[in-house]
Amino acid sequence: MKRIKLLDREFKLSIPFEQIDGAIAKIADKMNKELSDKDPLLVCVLNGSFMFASDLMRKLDFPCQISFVKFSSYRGTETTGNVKEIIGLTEKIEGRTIVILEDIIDTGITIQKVLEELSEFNPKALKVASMLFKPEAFTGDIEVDYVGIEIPNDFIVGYGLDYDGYGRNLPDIYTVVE
Ligand SMILES: O=P(O)(O)OC[C@H]1O[C@H](OP(=O)(O)OP(=O)(O)O)[C@H](O)[C@@H]1O
Ligand code: HPA
Repeated sequence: MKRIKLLDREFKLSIPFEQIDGAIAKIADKMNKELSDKDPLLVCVLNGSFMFASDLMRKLDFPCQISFVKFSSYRGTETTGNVKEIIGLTEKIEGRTIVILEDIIDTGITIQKVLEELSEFNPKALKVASMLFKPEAFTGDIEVDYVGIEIPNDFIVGYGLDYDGYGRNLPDIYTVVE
């Protein structure tokens, strides 16, 4: 199995791009059925979700818009448990169907914060799509409407996800070797 090194850590290939792409196609199919008459605003949570948002949006066949927010909580391989908003939204949220796009829901702290912030603006509906989901790490109580792939509770990089800023450019996903 292919191995790579980023900074001081070794990682092994765990999810090839073909599998990622297939999971995104399934999310897109579901959205094409459920959201085609909703004129949704996709809200991409930066940085990690840029690749997922870009690949997903190309597979959507209905009118939709996208905007970007940046929250951050991770340093190295650990969550700081403290989510801060860095870049806010400029689009009108009130009365609209909002679909939050995340690369990963891990502990769930970030998505909880994003949902809290966005619900303040009275959207018509607030939906969540995450490329990856770690059920063993998740401590939240929200429903994730669109999930790509459920993964074990190990630190991963690639396809937008980073280890201290590195590895986002990898097309496949790699798991840390302990
Ligand atoms: O469910 P959680 O435990 O909160 O983890 C998920 C969040 O962590 C990552 O963001 P990060 O804060 O690392 O910022 P980044 O996207 O800029 O890498 C990821 O993009 C999610 O937003
Ligand atoms: O496993 C992960 N890898 C990179 N970033 C993350 N943010 C939450 N979980 C992770």
